[in-house]
Amino acid sequence: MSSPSPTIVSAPGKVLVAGGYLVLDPAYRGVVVSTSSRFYSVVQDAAGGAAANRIVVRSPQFTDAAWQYDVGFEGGLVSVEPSSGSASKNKFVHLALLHTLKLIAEIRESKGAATEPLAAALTSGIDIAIVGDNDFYSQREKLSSLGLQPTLSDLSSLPPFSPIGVPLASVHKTGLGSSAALITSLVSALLLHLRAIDAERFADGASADRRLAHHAAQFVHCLAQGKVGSGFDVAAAIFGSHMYKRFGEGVIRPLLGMEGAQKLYPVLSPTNTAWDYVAESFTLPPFVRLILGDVSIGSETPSMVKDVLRWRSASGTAEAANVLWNEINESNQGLANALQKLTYLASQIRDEYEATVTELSSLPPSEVWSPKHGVTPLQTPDGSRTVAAGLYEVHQISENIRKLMRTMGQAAKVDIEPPEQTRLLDTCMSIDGVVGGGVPGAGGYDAIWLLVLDPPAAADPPVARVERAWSEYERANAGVSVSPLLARESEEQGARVEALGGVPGLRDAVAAR
Ligand SMILES: Nc1ncnc2c1ncn2[C@@H]1O[C@H](COP(=O)(O)OP(=O)(O)OP(=O)(O)O)[C@@H](O)[C@H]1O
Ligand SMILES: C[C@@](O)(CCOP(=O)(O)O)CC(=O)O
Repeated sequence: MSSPSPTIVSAPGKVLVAGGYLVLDPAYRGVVVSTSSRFYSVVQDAAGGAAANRIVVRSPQFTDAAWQYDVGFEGGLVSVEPSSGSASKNKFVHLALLHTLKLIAEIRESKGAATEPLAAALTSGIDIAIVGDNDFYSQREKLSSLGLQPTLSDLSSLPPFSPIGVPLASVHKTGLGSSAALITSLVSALLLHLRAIDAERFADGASADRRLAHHAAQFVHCLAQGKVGSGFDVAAAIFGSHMYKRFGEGVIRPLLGMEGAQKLYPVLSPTNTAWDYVAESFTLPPFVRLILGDVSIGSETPSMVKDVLRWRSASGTAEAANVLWNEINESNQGLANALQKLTYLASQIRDEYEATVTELSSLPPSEVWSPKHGVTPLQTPDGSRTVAAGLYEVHQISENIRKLMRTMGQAAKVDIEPPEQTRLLDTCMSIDGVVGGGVPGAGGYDAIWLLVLDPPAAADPPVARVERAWSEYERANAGVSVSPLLARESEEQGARVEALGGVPGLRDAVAAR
């Protein structure tokens, strides 16, 4: 049996705030924040009259984005082939279907007579709709075509899951990790719908069911991308914000390039201890808000990772690279510790914490962050300003990480924090209430992240000041425009089961053809 009602799983996007490149090496950890922006996969049995073993996948936000697949079971092997009705290809969706169904077939078989075979569960066909929150795709053109501004309030006025009006291949993505969130939500929803895992157990972040979904999503994502990355994006999609240590590549090697007959479950099983990743729970402190800027300078360097890794392993530079990576790692861990300390302080001295955030949120950075101005709010003689000191630490460490990442960029000849981004980030750092920031993940020209103080009921909160600064930025910096995304840190953490009526706009988006 499959489930008669739709099975919906959402999975969040990600921002790697510290640990870009280093997180590719299991010796180092990355700090990854999951976003409120999510992907949703809605899986249901097809309406009466649909072809048996036919899976139809639709992405209603895009044009020409419907794919049909036929599932076969010849010789005991599951196959998934695009049917002749498909107008375009979608490798990510195709591989997710193929390997998740194979895995489900193995799990159902292992349960013996107690469970009907997968073929019986697919006789009425399956219908899948996939949608992503507006943040995953740049909304600049849409806003301007509607006479709206790239501001948080105008972005919020767009309907959820707005149609983009172009084919998927030509969309401008924002770097939130659409493919990882998509694969994670799709794989998890299929596993649940076809009863290979259980919804109640999946809800527990440490359960075997969630780990199985994680392993399957990591494997499919590696296959679809044609490479084994660190996997922090898939881990964020499944577990939410965390400190991530990658899994050793060896665990999925046996499955890459396989001919199809090899069993998946022994490798993807939640009890396979070769999955040696660590995802240690982490959240941003209260009243510290993550904001993301979609930067359009308009250049991309696809070879950044290759170039950095070449510099790191080349005989002439490896030693210096190692020293620098250890230094960066110390700062990355320091940033996570400082943020965690603030979370702890907020739980212990809530009123003082809130009062300090409120006070500092409207002081100019020169006064708050600079010790050269004598006794600052951070340096009262009785040492009582622990909250302020904690925020100061976050500021100092994130600025130091930027400096070290620039050093790495120069050494490896890669634009990790290019001068245009340095100017933009420095401008942001001069705004009252901005604590820290940087270029996410691999860096480059596409995005920035900031942590800003966000006290309750502020008349002119730092986020509004940042927005104003961004809206004026291009005038003084021709060719560099920056606009906000709606995303904050996800309160719901990782992947989760949703109800159709519980997500604004989802029912309509899924019904759209
Ligand atoms: N809404 C969607 N429906 C179906 N497939 C999608 C959708 N969005 C993305 N995809 C799939 O994900 C692929 C994009 O993956 P890619 O790895 O290039 O992006 P990404 O690096 O995750 O992007 P970003 O981090 O900028 O969001 C698309 O080619 C498509 O196969
Ligand atoms: C460079 C790297 O460490 C981070 C890439 O992150 P992003 O896709 O730029 O968010 C690569 C990886 O971790 O897989």
